Amino acid sequence: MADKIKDAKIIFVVGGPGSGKGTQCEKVVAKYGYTHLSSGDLLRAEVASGSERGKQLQAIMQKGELVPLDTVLDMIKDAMIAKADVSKGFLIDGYPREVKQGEEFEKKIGAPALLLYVDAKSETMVKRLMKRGETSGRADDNEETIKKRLDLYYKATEPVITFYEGRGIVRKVHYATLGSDL
Ligand SMILES: Nc1nc2c(ncn2[C@@H]2O[C@H](COP(=O)(O)OP(=O)(O)OP(=O)(O)O)[C@@H](O)[C@H]2O)c(=O)[nH]1
Ligand SMILES: Nc1ccn([C@H]2C[C@H](O)[C@@H](COP(=O)(O)OP(=O)(O)O)O2)c(=O)n1
Ligand SMILES: [Mg+2]
Repeated sequence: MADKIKDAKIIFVVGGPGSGKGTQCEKVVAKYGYTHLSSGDLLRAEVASGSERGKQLQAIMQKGELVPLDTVLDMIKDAMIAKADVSKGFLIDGYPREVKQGEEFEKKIGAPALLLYVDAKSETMVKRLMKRGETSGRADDNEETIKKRLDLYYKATEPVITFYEGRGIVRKVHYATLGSDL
């Protein structure tokens, strides 16, 4: 089964919480027709299913922590296999969150062709998430959890960008490039 995705084109999309990863992925999908897989969305779908595993995931995400590596990786892999026949390539949004996640992905699935780094200032991210929290219904869009997610991003996820910069595959997108208002 995994053979189906062995040669798939893979783009990692990395950035802080609320940096606009999902928003940028929608633009790439509209322009290039890639398949967008948000690891956070896959996890939230499991929570919404009401399964026992979903309940455990919910508790972890509400605290702003990372769920076990194998759980996310298996979900991404299954989602990729399900779309393999119709997909030109995959945008893996919100993954890897730590260097180890990237290494495991490469062992089990394959190497990324590109890492899209969505950059935003921490004040901007906090402001957007507080605003989004008014309507998103996300258990982690509250002041306390946002702070934890940001801390974890700087501690665990920024090193991922440095790691892939070493391979020369990082492309940065930020609000100035986008002509955005924030
Ligand atoms: N003003 C402005 N708002 C933006 C921009 N990009 C995203 N947003 C808003 O910021 C919020 C977060 O954007 P998302 O695309 O959900 O960000 P994300 O990185 O996927 O966030 P997580 O799902 O928390 O990982 C949303 O409410 C977006 O509408 C931008 O360029 N300018
Ligand atoms: N690879 C991943 C992706 C998401 N998670 C968990 C932890 C994250 O705070 C939540 C939500 O992820 P999502 O990418 O939607 O949101 P943020 O980037 O945190 O704003 O899911 C994880 O543990 N491991
Ligand atoms: Mg998102």
